[in-house]
Amino acid sequence: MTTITLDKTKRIKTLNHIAEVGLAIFNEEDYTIDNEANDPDAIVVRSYPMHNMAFGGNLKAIARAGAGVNNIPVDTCSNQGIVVFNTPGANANAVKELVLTSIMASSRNLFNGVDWVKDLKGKGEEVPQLVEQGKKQFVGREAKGKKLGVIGLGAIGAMVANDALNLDMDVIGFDPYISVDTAWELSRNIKRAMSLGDVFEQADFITIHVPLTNETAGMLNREAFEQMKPGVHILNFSRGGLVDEDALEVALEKGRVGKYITDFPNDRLLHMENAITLPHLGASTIESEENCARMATRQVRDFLETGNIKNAVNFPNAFLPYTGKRRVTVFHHNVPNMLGQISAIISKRGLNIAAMINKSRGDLAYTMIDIDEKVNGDVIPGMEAEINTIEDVIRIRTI
Ligand SMILES: NC(=O)c1ccc[n+]([C@@H]2O[C@H](COP(=O)([O-])OP(=O)(O)OC[C@H]3O[C@@H](n4cnc5c(N)ncnc54)[C@H](O)[C@@H]3O)[C@@H](O)[C@H]2O)c1
Ligand SMILES: O=C(O)CC[C@@H](O)C(=O)O
Repeated sequence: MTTITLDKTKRIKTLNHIAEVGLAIFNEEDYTIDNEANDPDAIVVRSYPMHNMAFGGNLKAIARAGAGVNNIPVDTCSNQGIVVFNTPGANANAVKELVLTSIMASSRNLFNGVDWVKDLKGKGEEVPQLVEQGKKQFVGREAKGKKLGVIGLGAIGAMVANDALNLDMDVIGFDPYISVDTAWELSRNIKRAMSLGDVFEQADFITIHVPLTNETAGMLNREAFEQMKPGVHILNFSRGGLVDEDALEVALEKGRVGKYITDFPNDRLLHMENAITLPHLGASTIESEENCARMATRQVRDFLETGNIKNAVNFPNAFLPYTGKRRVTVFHHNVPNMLGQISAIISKRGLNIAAMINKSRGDLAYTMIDIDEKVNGDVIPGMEAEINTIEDVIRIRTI
């Protein structure tokens, strides 16, 4: 259990390039961007691997300027009362555009064709004729009329599915956990797969848009490849770990999988013929980097200044209008009578509670309590210490 009282100047550390428009949200009077800080108030990150990092007692938030949080030790953060944010949907359009581009580029053999033409360098005036002679090896197929299977209909998958219809593709989607909001966004012309097998058996192109978790790791494995239509093109712009690469290698060799297009290269994939590897470019557009940075930094700033939580992946979202009064924020486990115990400790100091909110998410919960009148600052340390003695309190912060 840790007790923290907010400093005047908050330090923010970045572990990857974060767009300037986002960092500018941390106003200079109250924040310092300090990438050398040992124990910052918050970290803003993209894909930097954080699993081996130790977190200081001052760290309150980690914001992932992006969607996937598999580079962050989320459980460790939860146990330390560190909120992990991401930026849902902020880079979805960028990924969607690259997925659709890759469907076209792979089915038209664009990547191989471009490489082949480059090799004609130095052939002088023969080049045009060599091109006409050689182009037959790159004859492709059109996307129109082909079936696209979309696994995971979240921010990216739903956009890909909807826009593929505009390319005259048939679309079948699978997502057993689809959110109500996303379901409303989906065209009714998208067919609903009742199982992964439905997608595997029917699709000419399969694109996967799920997070990498214990459940989804290796989702595309030998059994999956064996159910697929021979020559299927697979697009993986989500995470490398979703695909069993031993099985993929065999499937590519046998032509079971025609092409594997991924944003997550490794040395092994570079040796596989018909594996097309891009340098993790899905979210690399100016627009997307700015959207993600803005959303991430706004969420961090709001949390540090008001305690309100939006788009956390470990703690519940919680919003209580901030009036500038003293606010006690408590991270705790989701157990009975927590509110009663916390409010008793506040009340016995003669402090009146003006507003409160308590939200839970699985085993975790978060409580914010506003105190009505001016509080003598001397009361805070004792009150925090006493709240910290409650079993199941993880962390307390008074703003
Ligand atoms: N290449 C890139 O630059 C890039 C950019 C953004 C996101 N990503 C990756 O793409 C993933 C998806 O991003 P998003 O913004 O669409 O996330 P999202 O959270 O909006 O959508 C994920 C969807 O996957 C579904 N899902 C979860 N488990 C599933 C399962 N077992 N079977 C089927 N569906 C399942 C969820 O219900 C949800 O609808 C991210 O987690 C990240 O790893 C990559
Ligand atoms: O930050 C990036 O460039 C990649 C982001 C992407 O992998 C994500 O999960 O949002």
